[in-house]
Amino acid sequence: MMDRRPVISGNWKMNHGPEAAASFFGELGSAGGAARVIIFPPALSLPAAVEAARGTGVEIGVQNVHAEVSGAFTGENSAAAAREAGATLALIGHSERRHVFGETDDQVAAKVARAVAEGLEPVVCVGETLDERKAGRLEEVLDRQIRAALTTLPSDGAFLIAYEPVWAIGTGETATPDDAAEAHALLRDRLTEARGEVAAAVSILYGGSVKPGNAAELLAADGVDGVLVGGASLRASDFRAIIDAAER
Ligand SMILES: O=C[C@H](O)COP(=O)(O)O
Repeated sequence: MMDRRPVISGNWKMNHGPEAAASFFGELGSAGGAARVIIFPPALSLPAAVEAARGTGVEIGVQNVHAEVSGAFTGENSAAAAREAGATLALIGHSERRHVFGETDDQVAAKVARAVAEGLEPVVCVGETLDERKAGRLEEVLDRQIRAALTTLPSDGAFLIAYEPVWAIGTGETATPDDAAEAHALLRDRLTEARGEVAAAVSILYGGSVKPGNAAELLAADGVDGVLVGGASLRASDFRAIIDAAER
């Protein structure tokens, strides 16, 4: 069923072990009413997060999966194991995966296919670097990334997209609501071209230095259906303030 509540999601990146994960949910309490609320803990904390989030209304996703079913891939996590551990979503192609670990568009598409095959709802991240933006290549980059992901994204629209300008991630630089609206409109056009009416089911999130102080303004921008929060998702009080901004 189509769920178009505003989406407030938090990516803990490589922060919060199992104990901190459990404390976070103890402090956050129940969530996920007027907004859809999702947390992506690191893989080792995922079972603790699933347990602690039970009954709170918060959904749990894995930050990355390998494209293969299983095998000799030391240090990697399979989508099936993430699903078995209780994840229901998978973040795919986060900018740190693309730019720190060198993930390509093809790998992102393969990971999307694997996540979907294992029953995980993919949240595909796209976004341009500062150099690409300065060179006037915003449209070209987003177009390339979204088209590649669409080769394996499900035809029924059961996925989310996160627009994260790389220059705004962890830098304190935030895209203006107009910057976000421009990129989101472009992505919405591509989704509609590829999926027709089904595209209306897809939420497009903004990510990049979202904080309690700017969340309401960004959530009010045209075409912004939710946020993907990094640093400000680590403290339950900050994350709660961002949820409140969506539910007001
Ligand atoms: O996944 C989250 C994004 O990378 C944003 O991180 P940030 O809020 O710390 O800038």
